[in-house]
Amino acid sequence: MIKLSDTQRKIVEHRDGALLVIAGAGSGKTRVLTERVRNLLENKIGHYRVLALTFTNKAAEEMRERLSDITDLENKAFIGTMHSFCMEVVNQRGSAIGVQGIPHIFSSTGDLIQILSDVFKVNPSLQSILIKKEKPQQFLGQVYQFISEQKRSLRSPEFFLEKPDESDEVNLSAYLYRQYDDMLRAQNAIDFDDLLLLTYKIFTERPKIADMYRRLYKFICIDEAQDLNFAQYNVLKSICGEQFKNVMMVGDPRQAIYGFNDASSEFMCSDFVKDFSPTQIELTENFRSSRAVIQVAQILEPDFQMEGILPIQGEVQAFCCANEQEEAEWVVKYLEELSRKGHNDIEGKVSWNKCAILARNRYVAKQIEEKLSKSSIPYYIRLTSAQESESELIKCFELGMRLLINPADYIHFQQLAKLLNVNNTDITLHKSTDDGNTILRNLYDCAMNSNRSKDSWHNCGDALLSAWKTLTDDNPNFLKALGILEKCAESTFENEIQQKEMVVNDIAMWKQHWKKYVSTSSYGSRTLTQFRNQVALGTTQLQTEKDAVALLTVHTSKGLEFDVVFVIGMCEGIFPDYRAIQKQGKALLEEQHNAFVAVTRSKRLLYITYPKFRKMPWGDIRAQSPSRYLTQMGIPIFSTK
Ligand SMILES: Nc1ncnc2c1ncn2[C@@H]1O[C@H](COP(=O)(O)OP(=O)(O)OP(=O)(O)O)[C@@H](O)[C@H]1O
Repeated sequence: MIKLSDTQRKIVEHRDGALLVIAGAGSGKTRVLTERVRNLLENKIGHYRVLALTFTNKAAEEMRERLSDITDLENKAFIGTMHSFCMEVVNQRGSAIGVQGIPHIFSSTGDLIQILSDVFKVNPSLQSILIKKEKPQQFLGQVYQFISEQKRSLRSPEFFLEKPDESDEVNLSAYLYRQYDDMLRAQNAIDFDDLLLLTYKIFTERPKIADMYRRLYKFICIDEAQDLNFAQYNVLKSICGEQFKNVMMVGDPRQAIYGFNDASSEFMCSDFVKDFSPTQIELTENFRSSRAVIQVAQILEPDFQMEGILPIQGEVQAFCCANEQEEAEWVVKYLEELSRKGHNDIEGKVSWNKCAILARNRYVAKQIEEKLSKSSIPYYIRLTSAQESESELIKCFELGMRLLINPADYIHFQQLAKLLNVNNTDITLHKSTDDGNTILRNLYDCAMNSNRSKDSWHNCGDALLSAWKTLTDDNPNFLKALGILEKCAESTFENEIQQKEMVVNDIAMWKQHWKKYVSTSSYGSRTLTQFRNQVALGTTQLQTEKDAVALLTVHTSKGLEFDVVFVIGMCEGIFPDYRAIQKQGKALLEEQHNAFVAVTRSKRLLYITYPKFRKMPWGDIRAQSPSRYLTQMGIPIFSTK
């Protein structure tokens, strides 16, 4: 039986009615949430499922793992992100609001802006508007932002007028929203914002469906509720209707760091309280961090008052290095030393998986990534949630895979044609009535007539065709396809080591995606479409590695904990980010939350570093001053020289 404090037990044993748990970092939120789901599944009689919504796939995976001893867990609970849940609803009930079949997720912003650009291309009067713009690409980006904002505010295109008014920017954007959506649907596609918008429409326009879901899921539990945004909160409300109150929210307003995504802790702290009148419980013990870590965390967030604190002292130190290279070198050396010598505050060996390096954003992590790759330290990177193929061969394979399952996908058809050097006139040969294999065969023939045929791509083209042939939507022999490409890369790029390495790495990544998909889906139910959508949702991504140091951004570190944490690049302009410094107000407050999240990932030792001089993106070398958070925390700063 897992250990629980009295307050934690009260939460776990809570039955009917809404419940709000406000809890500090390391107070056991994840633990109570998981144990409550277990308690509901094991002790409450009746036929129902529990809907457990997590903020990340990693958190969902962790919860599933902790509950894996419950027989038939998959059929008793849905554990996943809000987006994954919405995908399931749209797949199962989308037809009620006119969504045909299983839609394909277009997740890259680049692809979506390309859709917008195509809207202009097919409409001559619109094209003249775009030509007049001084910076057309920037304009497209702005329109895309507008569309995304409308969707996140749950406003469908039907809200807007049908005719464009060139003189009125808002009206024009609204018109473009309709066109963009039509073009997306014509390609059987949806974007991420649609997942929430369509689910909301299903539940509000078809109340009987919402009612069915309420009967199916008797309890809803939501993790990291401080990061809910308007659309997510309203989707939740739309499932619940007027009567359903069995909703539990768990969160920490001090860890709200998704303001850029319209998230606000007000939905949890204020709207939820008003709409659901929940029982409120606070968790005020800290089971994670050493005294030294708690002390600096409390300086960053003075109202982070913890009753129980661990008896371990731990340490927090700051270091100033000459520049980013030396900063990276210093971190690598320090890690090696800790691993060799161990530390009194850490039981047993300081193994690599007990350590993490955190950066405010992915660019700051570049130097350290390079140094780690040259060291003997095993590491894994989680800097963004998306993973993309690097090699042209696997990029082509991936695009072809999209066409096989969705021949109407013109965006990725164009991208594949470009990669294969197929000229523009041949691109017009695309017919959405053709099946995927015919489209790919035609493209291949055109590519063979172009420059591609002269180089090593002749070989690759044949391999791609055979690989695609092994993939039918309902019986995809994915590993066989990758095997064909692996063989092709070995012979084709025998003397091009870098090319070969890129292909090998990409294949390893795709094998990993497939393995994960296979482990979470049942034999006979697997389809290529479902696989592709799961990849887009991030559920097939490798989350952690057994014995390796984690290199993370603050956002991807959320919910995780490590004995040893290094926070690098702690200077003004990076942490806090210069844009937040310019904006002040909410943006700056969120940076403080980011700093709080970063330091509270540490269980024992926390090392904060920054470079005295830094190369700016435009090439200048600039002197740096320590982050205001370092100064605020009052940690003495040592020089590494
Ligand atoms: N009652 C308890 N007794 C001992 N250890 C506990 C107890 N509750 C939680 N812990 C441990 O404390 C640590 C923090 O718990 P958990 O990750 O659930 O916190 P959290 O509130 O979700 O943190 P954060 O919001 O900062 O991610 C974990 O290592 C967990 O195993």
